[in-house]
Amino acid sequence: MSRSVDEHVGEVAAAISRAAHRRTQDRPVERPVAPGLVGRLAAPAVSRLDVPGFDNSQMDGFAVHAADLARAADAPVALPTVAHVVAGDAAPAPLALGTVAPIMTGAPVPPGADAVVPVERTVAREFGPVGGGAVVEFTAPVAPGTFVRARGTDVRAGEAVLEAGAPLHPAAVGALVVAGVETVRVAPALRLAIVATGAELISGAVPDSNSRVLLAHAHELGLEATAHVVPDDPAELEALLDRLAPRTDVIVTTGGVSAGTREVVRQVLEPRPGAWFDHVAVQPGGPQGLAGWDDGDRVVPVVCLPGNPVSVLVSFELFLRPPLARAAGRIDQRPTGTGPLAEPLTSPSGRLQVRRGLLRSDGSVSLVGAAGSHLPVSYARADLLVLVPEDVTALDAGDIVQWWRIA
Ligand SMILES: Nc1nc2c(c(=O)[nH]1)N[C@H]1C(S)=C(S)[C@@H](COP(=O)(O)OP(=O)(O)OC[C@H]3O[C@@H](n4cnc5c(N)ncnc54)[C@H](O)[C@@H]3O)O[C@H]1N2
Ligand code: MOO
Repeated sequence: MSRSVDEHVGEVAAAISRAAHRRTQDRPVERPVAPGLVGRLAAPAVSRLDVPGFDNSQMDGFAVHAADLARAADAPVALPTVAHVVAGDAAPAPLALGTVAPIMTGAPVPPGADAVVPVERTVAREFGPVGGGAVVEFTAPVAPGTFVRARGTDVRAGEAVLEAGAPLHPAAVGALVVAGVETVRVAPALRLAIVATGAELISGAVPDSNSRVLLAHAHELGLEATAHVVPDDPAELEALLDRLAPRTDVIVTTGGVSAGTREVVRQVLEPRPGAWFDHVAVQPGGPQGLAGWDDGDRVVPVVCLPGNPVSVLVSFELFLRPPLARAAGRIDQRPTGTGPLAEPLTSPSGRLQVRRGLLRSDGSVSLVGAAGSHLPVSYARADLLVLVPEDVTALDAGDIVQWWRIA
């Protein structure tokens, strides 16, 4: 039976989420904390350091004893400076009562000082000589703790920086570095196998762009992926699936799912238990399949995309990218928005039409290329997918459309 887009989104997501869950049971891998770290933590990452590592100043100003400024509300209080303290100073001398230390942002607060007064809140707004010896006038009291970034307020040594399951995005890498964590245990990445089908790919009559596109997407998400090509030969496809299944979590095929005489994916997979092949109410990307390949131990989901290059790109965005991104600990939803169409369009009734577009500086949306699924160059020139709902068959210039930002 044919499916709505939402139904197929749900079915593919469920299959991938089961595969992803199964993969998290596999042995974690130890990875150095470095740019390029991806996936999710398999175990809590424990901080080796207090963050911040020492009490330090939030402002360029003067480290003071708050008690010394208590009377500044009545009349200015003048206090002598000691040597400047700058970021990178290891251990500043304790601050004697009745003195203030010029201090720069990030520099360690001297022992004894309990507040910082920004330089612009003093009368002369000057630091004086580096070695000290100036006199600074303060005109207001200051509460203890003001503009002091206290040691360990972000995380303390021994506490978890991030819990198991946390996504390793750029901020996580920064947090691990600042907490002195050098290696982490990472849940193993989902392993994708991409299988492009078609005699025309083997002969070279048509370059195999689909598997390159899917491989590039997989790499961008930090997934492990391999790409394979088979001709329209059921025995060859079966042999490949047998080889791939034991070392793969999700298989994605392209081509061979429509109504012709040489639909190798459909021929091999449709008879399998639980397999579904039919139309989804979307254009492009209508003919789709979802099946499983039993390796004797577990059933590996096989997501079967149609062969047309734009159908693959759109199907990936609608059905595959969201659950794969979730499994990889990435943001699963593309940025979305709405804007007025710059030109009219028509759309098939009863199907979500996905067109390619460009967001213009005035917020309007122009179309790139025609609706056909054989125009991958137009797709690559676009930065939006433009979504025309199932029940809409025509739109005028100025009508509001929803878009997903893809580039
Ligand atoms: N009688 C019908 N014919 C078709 C229907 C239908 O409902 N009834 N649906 C059409 C739609 S829509 C699509 S989409 C395609 C899907 O066909 P297949 O999945 O079987 O794909 P193929 O026939 O193998 O290839 C289609 C097209 O794409 C090119 N291709 C295939 N693989 C690659 C690749 N790896 N890289 C680049 N290009 C590739 C292939 O050469 C064909 O031109 O069916 C319609 N027909
Ligand atoms: O549904 Mo097909 O993907 O338009 O060419």
